[in-house]
Amino acid sequence: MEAVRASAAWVASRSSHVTVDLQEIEKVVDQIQGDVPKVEWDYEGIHYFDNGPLTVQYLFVLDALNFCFWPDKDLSYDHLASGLKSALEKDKNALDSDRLQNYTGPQLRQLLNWPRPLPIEEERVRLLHEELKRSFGGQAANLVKSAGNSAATLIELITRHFPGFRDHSLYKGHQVFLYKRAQIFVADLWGAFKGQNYGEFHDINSITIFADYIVPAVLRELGVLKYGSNLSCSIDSNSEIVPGSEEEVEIRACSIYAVEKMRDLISKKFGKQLLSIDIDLWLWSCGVQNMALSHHRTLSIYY
Ligand SMILES: Nc1nc2c(c(CN[C@H]3C=C[C@H](O)[C@@H]3O)cn2[C@@H]2O[C@H](COP(=O)(O)O)[C@@H](O)[C@H]2O)c(=O)[nH]1
Repeated sequence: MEAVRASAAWVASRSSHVTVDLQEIEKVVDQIQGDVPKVEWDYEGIHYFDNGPLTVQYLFVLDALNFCFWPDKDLSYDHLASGLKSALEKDKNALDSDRLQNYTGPQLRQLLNWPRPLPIEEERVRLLHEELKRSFGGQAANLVKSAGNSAATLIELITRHFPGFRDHSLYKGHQVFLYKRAQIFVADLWGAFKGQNYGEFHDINSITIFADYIVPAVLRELGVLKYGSNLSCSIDSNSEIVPGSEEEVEIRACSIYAVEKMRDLISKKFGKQLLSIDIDLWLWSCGVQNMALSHHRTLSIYY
């Protein structure tokens, strides 16, 4: 994903609220001796998996809705992943495209077994209604097959056909591509199918980390990201950060840039070629275990 990598670097070189500390990156790299602890996909045991096209459909719906859990302090990604899993276990047709086209907010809540309105619920419903049916015969597996085992092509196809996945922003007049949910869909396929079948991508090393609200908080805790005092105060006091603001774009883009720098350094110093996916999952899993971390709060359908 050259566009993501290049635009993240562009933001990092002009950033004023967030700084990437290269010395701290070096310290982290030395501490881990150039290798990140391996975290297995679905280490939590919350995802649906049957080794076939229904898993692809599940992952597509999961990542169509994989954003903004924090406004409800009891809701988390786990509820979404396990809620969709049990819906499928009860009814194998629950995620068929003709059903997806018609879900209402209350029906989605019921599907996820969630007792009250979901954050940005109308948007979640609208995204479920997006045009899978028209474009790929209703099957996410067809979308994946059309990509010919290329992660970059799959991301291009998703962002071309599904507007909700076009995670980008304007920063100082430039278009910045972040593509969190599109990239995480590829990573989920790769992780679930262990690089085989629907998860086989010859260019899996081209994807970057997934700029959400957890990974930046971990990078900040590690000292790799430094925030200016106004931004630090806003985050530590749980104030909302405006979507599309310089602060928000810098937090996300600098996170991507910092991990790409980490990869480069690991390659130079230790001769190891790590995937951003592996670094991401390690950082993310540390972040979700640390309840005390303050993260930035932005209302967004992108992450
Ligand atoms: N960077 C990154 N962000 C990720 C994930 C995942 C889950 N990936 C699955 C893949 C393998 C494992 O088995 C995981 O289960 C969710 N998120 C984001 O976190 C936030 C939710 O946080 P909280 O509100 O505390 O639940 C929200 O923005 C969500 O989009 C990831 O891997 N990387």
